[in-house]
Amino acid sequence: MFSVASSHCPKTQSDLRSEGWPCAGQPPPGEQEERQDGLCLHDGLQEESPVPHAVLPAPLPPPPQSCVLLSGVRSRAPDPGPPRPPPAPPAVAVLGSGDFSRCLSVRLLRCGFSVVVGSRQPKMAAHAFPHVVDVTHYEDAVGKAGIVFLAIRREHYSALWDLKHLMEGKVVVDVSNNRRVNQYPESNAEYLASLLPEAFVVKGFNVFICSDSVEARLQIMELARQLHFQPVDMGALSSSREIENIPIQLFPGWKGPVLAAVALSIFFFAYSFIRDIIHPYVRYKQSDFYKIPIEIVNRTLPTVAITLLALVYLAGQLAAAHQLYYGTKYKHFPHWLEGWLQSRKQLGLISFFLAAVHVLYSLCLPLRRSERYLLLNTAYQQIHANVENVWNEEEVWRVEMYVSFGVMSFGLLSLLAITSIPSINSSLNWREFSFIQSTLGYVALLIATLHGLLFGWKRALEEEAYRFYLPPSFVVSLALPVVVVLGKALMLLPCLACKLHQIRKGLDSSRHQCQRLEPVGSAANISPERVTIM
Ligand SMILES: NC(=O)C1=CN([C@@H]2O[C@H](COP(=O)(O)OP(=O)(O)OC[C@H]3O[C@@H](n4cnc5c(N)ncnc54)[C@H](OP(=O)(O)O)[C@@H]3O)[C@@H](O)[C@H]2O)C=CC1
Ligand SMILES: [Fe+3]
Repeated sequence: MFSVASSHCPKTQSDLRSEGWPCAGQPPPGEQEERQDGLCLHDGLQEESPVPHAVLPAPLPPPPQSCVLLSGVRSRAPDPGPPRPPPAPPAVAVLGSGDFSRCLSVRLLRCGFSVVVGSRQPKMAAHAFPHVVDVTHYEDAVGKAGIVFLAIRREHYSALWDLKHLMEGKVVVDVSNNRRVNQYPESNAEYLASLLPEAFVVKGFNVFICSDSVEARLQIMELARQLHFQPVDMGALSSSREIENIPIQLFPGWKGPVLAAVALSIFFFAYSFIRDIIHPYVRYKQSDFYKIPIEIVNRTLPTVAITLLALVYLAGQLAAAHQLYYGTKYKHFPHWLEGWLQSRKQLGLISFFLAAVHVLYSLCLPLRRSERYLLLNTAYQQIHANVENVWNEEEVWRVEMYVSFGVMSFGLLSLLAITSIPSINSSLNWREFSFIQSTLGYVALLIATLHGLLFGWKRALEEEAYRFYLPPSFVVSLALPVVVVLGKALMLLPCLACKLHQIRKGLDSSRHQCQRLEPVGSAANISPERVTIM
């Protein structure tokens, strides 16, 4: 279902394999493709922490011998012969002695590089670094290394003007982040490139990397890999603006799902308000406004939750229909569907959250004073009418089943939510993951739909339930889940299931000329593989 923002690149990669709520285990060969477009924003170096120790990288295993090659080509096993002394590790310069510089220096050291730090006051700065780090003046540091990291802020880049001649032919890495989206007219990296025209400027480092020099870009990507990051090639330096904006975006993947949840909440709240409060007031002058804080809210929560859950699986069904129609898995989905598929994790998590709040509200219902008065009034009327036993077998069974289905569907939703936590879903293999996220996800939707049907029971057929000609809210909220459940049943028909299986195995019966999806750095395209299991 819903895997939360990951601190590890491989995990965010797994977000893209999926079915119901994307993420998880390794797909079997020929079943799934790997795509990498994760945002590893919490990978230590990416964070702007004022506390240096908080971002110090964890101890790393010693690098393999081939690790120190920066050319991108790993060394072959050496010919057997007399042991030779290990080659001197390449020096990497880091200009600036702040938090980022300290984190990066330690990480470089642990991976076998020698580090030379440039500082305006090397003597004062030296005590903040391990003794093996050469802390010296900027000029000296640049002269000693082929790769220069800038661990200084953009506002101070003008100081590099004096080092322009020393930077000629060097690979200069700009790791700076901004404080606001599009803070400056040009990106920091492009500004740097204009200051140092003879240097090969590379933007980014631990995740997204771009540069106009392909060689410099590959070199820094290899270096990032050697530091145990998983870099993503973002192409030319013009992508630097996008890269600089990534860390300061506020939940970009959540915008659509949250808007959908808010819009649905407003709709269902207004719907219940009109039917359950305005209608009795207009018709019978009965004031039921006390129902707003709990009853109406608690009616809105499950309706939105089940609609969002249905939307999670509807996206997969539409994708499957697209594949069946074109007879291939290699045709791009329309943009709106791609966006929808990518939002399933968030839709699922919001659905789980709303369902959890619905459970809490439901548990609180008997605590209300209104409930107590209503119960006493009913008891009094019963006594008045001299009715001793009001036991209604059908009602008893309905409510028992209704509560039981509610608990079961919430239990399954919780399971889906838990398995979307990166550390847990990485412990599942592909089949386990798809069983939970797809099969159990559909079971959760089915049980939640039954829970809603049992809640409404015969009211959908009663004339007085149609207030202002509006059907009860459970009828409206269950329309989409019922369609999705029936859609799933349709997809399970052998003729459709077999065809879909073949398409997803790569047997292309395409009637249309299609463009094959290539795995590229941008997160814009999704592999159609993600909808392998319905
Ligand atoms: N990509 C990523 O993951 C991350 C990138 N960053 C980026 O790294 C850069 C450095 O960040 P951080 O280490 O937190 O910043 P700090 O403020 O801690 O350090 C900046 C360093 O710049 C040097 N400097 C050079 N000129 C000046 C000047 N005129 N005034 C003040 N300092 C100057 C100083 O070193 P000295 O006194 O020795 O010269 C200072 O220590 C920033 O651009 C930041 O955005 C930060 C965190 C994560
Ligand atoms: Fe309920």
